Amino acid sequence: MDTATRPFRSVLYIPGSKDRALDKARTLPCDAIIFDLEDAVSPEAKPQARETLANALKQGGYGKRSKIVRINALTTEWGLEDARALRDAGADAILLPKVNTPSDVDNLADMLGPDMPIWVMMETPVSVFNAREIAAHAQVAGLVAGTNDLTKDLGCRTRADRLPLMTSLQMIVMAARAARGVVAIDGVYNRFRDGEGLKAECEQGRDLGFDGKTLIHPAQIDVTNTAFAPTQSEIDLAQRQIAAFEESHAAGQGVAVVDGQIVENLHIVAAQRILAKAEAIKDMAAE
Ligand SMILES: CC(C)(COP(=O)(O)OP(=O)(O)OC[C@H]1O[C@@H](n2cnc3c(N)ncnc32)[C@H](O)[C@@H]1OP(=O)(O)O)[C@@H](O)C(=O)NCCC(=O)NCCSC(=O)C[C@H](O)C(=O)O
Ligand SMILES: [Mg+2]
Repeated sequence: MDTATRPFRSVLYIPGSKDRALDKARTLPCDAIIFDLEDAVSPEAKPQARETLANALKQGGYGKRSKIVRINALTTEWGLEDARALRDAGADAILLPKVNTPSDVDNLADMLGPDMPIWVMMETPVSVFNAREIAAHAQVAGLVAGTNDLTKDLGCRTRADRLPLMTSLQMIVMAARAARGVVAIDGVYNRFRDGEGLKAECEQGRDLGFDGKTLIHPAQIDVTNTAFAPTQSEIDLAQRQIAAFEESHAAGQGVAVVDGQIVENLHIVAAQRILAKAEAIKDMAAE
């Protein structure tokens, strides 16, 4: 699941038990959906939610949005049955919560077979220490920061600047990038009616290198899509850098200068990535 070909700016959690929300998601402008059987569903509702979700996925209608199913941990009474019931329902990936080590991923991979991509909730201190090995697992295609569980387990304060979580967030992004091709998604912003606070947290996550942010409410989608998309001035600069570099190259030069700044081969790679992302977003919007 390469972010150059598939955007993951807005990744909306939807409780697998809520018919209305499952239906509404078919029209929401999010890039991906996490259909949740874990924390958003009460223990007594879990068996029914499993069935409701499998039916919704089989019915389809989610368009180009990536469909990711979060099952319960395999150490719970529900996890194994979730995996069995959902593995052939048409999801693009299965998301495993409360992972600590790569062997937790192995257990799920054994059960799903080699063709189903696995995403991992990074939400325990042990998982953060093992981030590199987890991301390097052959079947892992995405890491999702579980900032609520991390905050609980670290015993840290919730701060607007997320300073107590910074090491964990950076280790998650580094692990995804070291593994190459692994998507990195930031945690949720709990105050879902606070658009300004969400915008600031999206911009922080984007600046750290995340591909997108997990969301809990549809009202959070537009702000997030804007924050994680390249701006028009970034696109213009990327185009000018590529044109200037090609011109310099044709003249036998190894570098170019644009807006007073040097442009080398590595800047061209970054510029091409910006243009590919802009194209992928345009493609996502075209139904
Ligand atoms: C947070 C909510 C409980 C709020 O629900 P509600 O008060 O019903 O919201 P609204 O009345 O404003 O809803 C307006 C309409 O939007 C639909 N809706 C609401 N939420 C969603 C959603 N997530 N996806 C799709 N559609 C949604 C409502 O159905 C209304 O529709 P309509 O009636 O047609 O107008 C609620 O938003 C919610 O349950 N959110 C998801 C919570 C969740 O998934 N939590 C678990 C994931 S977060 C997590 O686990 C963190 C992680 O593990 C960690 O450790 O950090
Ligand atoms: Mg969690």
